[in-house]
Amino acid sequence: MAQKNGFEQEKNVDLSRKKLKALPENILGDTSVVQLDLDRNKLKTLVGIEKLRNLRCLILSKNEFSVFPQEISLLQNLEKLYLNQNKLQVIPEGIFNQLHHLKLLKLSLNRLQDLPGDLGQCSKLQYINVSHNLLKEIPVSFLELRNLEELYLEDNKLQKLPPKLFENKALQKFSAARNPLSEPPDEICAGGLKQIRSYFSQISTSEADYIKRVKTMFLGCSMAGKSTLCRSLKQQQAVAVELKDRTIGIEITETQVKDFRFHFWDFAGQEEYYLTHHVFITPQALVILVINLASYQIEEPDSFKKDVAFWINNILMRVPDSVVLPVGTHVDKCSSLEVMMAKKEDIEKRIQQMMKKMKENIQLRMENFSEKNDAELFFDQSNKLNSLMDCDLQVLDLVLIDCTNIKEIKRLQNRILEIVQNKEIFPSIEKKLPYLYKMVESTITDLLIRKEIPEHGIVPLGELLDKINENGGFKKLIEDDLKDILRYLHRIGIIMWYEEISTLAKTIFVKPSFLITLFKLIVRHDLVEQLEKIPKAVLVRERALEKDVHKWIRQYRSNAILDHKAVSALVKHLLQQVSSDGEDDILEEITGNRGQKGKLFNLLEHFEICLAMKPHTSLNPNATVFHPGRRWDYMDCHSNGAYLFPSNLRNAISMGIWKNDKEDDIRVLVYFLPEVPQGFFARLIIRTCSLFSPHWVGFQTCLVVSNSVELLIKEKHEEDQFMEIRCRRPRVTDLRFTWDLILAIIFKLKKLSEQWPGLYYSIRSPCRTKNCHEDFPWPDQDGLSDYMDMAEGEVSTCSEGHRNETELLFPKAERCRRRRTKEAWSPNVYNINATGNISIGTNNTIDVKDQNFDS
Ligand SMILES: Nc1nc2c(ncn2[C@@H]2O[C@H](COP(=O)(O)OP(=O)(O)OP(=O)(O)O)[C@@H](O)[C@H]2O)c(=O)[nH]1
Repeated sequence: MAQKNGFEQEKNVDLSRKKLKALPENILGDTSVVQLDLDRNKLKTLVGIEKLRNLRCLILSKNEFSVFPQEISLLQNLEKLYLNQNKLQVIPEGIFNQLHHLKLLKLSLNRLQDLPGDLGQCSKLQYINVSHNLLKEIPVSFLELRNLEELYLEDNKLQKLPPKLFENKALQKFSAARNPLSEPPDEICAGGLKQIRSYFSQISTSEADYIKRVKTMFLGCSMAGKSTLCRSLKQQQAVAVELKDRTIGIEITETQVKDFRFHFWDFAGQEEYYLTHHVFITPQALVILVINLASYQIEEPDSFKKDVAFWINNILMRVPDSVVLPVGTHVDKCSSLEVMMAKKEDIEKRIQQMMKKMKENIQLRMENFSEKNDAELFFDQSNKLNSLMDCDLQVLDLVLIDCTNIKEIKRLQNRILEIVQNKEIFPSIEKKLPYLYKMVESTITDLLIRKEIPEHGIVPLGELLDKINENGGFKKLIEDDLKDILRYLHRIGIIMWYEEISTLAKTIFVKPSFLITLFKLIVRHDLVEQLEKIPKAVLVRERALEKDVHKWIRQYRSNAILDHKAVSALVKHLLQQVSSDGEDDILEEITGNRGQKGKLFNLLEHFEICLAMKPHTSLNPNATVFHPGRRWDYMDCHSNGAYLFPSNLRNAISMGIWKNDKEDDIRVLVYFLPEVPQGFFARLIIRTCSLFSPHWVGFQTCLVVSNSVELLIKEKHEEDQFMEIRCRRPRVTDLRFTWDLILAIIFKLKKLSEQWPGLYYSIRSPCRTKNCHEDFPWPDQDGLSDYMDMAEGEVSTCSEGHRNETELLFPKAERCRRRRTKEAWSPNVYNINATGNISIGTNNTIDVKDQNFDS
């Protein structure tokens, strides 16, 4: 045994990814081992581990433990224990009271419902991660851990957090996201430790208020009867909605039923609006899926797809554990009772089949992975699939309704009440709030009624604070407390405050409906009509002529581009209609001026609805070309630029530049399950085009060019939903650069997909090496590191203060595991910093400093 200065030399042993089912005998005899890495093996037991009595760090992540290995209690020098991503259900008493030196405990991604009481005796514990388990309560033992600095509890079943936990001053990092919390409400928890501590301090010193609010989202196809239901439920009478009164964008209303405050969000059913819907589909809401039963056709499979499956899939991808109540309207228009009942039965049956099929698809993919020789390389994908398997989207029984009949509206209302009162379905609808929250909310409402805040509701943060302090009649509020309350109100949709957008950090939209009205100005099905309706007087103020309007319309129709002046005129016209006071200054704020972009565009860009055609960073220094149709030079448009709305494009790009696909093109395919979310492609394109110059965008296609390397991105809606990134097989000298470009797009895609937690995707690149027909499986989610390992690169992490930098080295060889070719190229270094910026250090440096990357 190695001796150093008379002491045994300490050893770190790496036995990760060895498919081990038992501990190797040779290692057990070596007491010099202080760190043992057994990550990604097939261990179920740890027989003999106690022999490694000097072990300080034991990594057992991603193994197959379903019973806690009791031998661990004998490792009394243990400081770090990683048991994440196993199948543990229980940890018995009598383990942790032996581990007096334990500082780190990672138990995430197991099936634990509780933790043993003796964990409290690990007085040195600084870090605990029990995310993605089944905890219903915070284990009391946590309250004894006075040195605990980091605690992660995401994705459990917690309803309450104990105030005492936050009295511990040592605690610096805490997260309990995605728990059904009511005390403090999860919208407060999302504000972080500071807001939680302030919440408990306010609760302890003043009265608390119990509030039952339900965000109710009405989704479904156009003309299904969403607005009719919304208005009838609110007005308690059968309201007939006229055809000209179609919903544009989203309409928000409020109504009180018994002790519940319902916030109705009526989403427009026309396709033009789908792009923005997902932004507002939020967790912990009741989704009412409205289906027009009269037009629903049993024999037409497309009818179910369009009226039901599409919506369920989109809800599932965005908020996987939603509660959906399908409501069948127009029953009075069904030819007979039998037809109506047959349709109900058909819809319910198909929903069940659809959910079953989805699980089967997931299962199949999981089996495919487990059968692979190198299954452990796909751990992250399997994990993602596992979490999708666990997701519990609840689709309730279909309710039939004739919206013209008030009795039936009342019956629906009772059914909704029944659902929201059911603790099994909505475990924590009642939220406990400090009294101050209620006071501030009602003061803001009051200020609006008394017109102390302008009708459009856009108010600077400082001014709002002053007005609340002048009018609130309670003790002086400090800015930090107001910010906490505004964050909460924003999260529940009462006001809107995008503090993450630097130009909007000091602007509060206290009337979300006005903000949505602004959106509606531009994202709407009848935009051309609206442009035609702009009065002459507004055009004159905008220094535009009628012939300019024709030009705007032409440009919009052919290229989905809106000139800045057109937007400005539309906003002016709107403000004239809704607001009587001081519109000029607010107009400039909204639409900008020569030097500044304006808040409306900050928002549209933040939500990736449009792409500013005037480049403003080094990312896109010469973005002079845009198609479809012909060469487009943004400078021709207007000195204030113009905006491209890719989702409004109807023509594919002319294939003149790309010509035809070729047999030996490099192809990267991205498969989506259950489908490509609405708006995903358009947003990916907006992100991608910010990297490349020049670019051409068309319907479901985008061509980008860099250093003469052409890359075509296509969305394909075939049976297998996928996207394709295609480029010409490059010359050897261009290989490295070409893959850099592809990887940059993959990074964009990976980041974007995080906004759809119920979405699964896999990336494959069919191998082009002679005699090899194997698809190269790309990792997704966090699996990039696996990929890098497999492809001869390496992954290293380093910390520099609070910035965590990850270096990903791109592969040296062609992506084929069976026959690695020798046409090697040297690895490139990708730096991704904490804000999500990537820079690729090659001779052809791409400096990716895209603000949208992490949004
Ligand atoms: N006879 C009958 N008519 C209904 C019923 N429900 C809705 N309607 C009518 O159907 C038409 C469309 O209803 P809306 O409520 O505007 O539909 P929507 O789903 O909001 O449509 P979008 O605004 O396009 O998304 C209106 O004329 C309603 O009066 C119903 O149960 N029976």
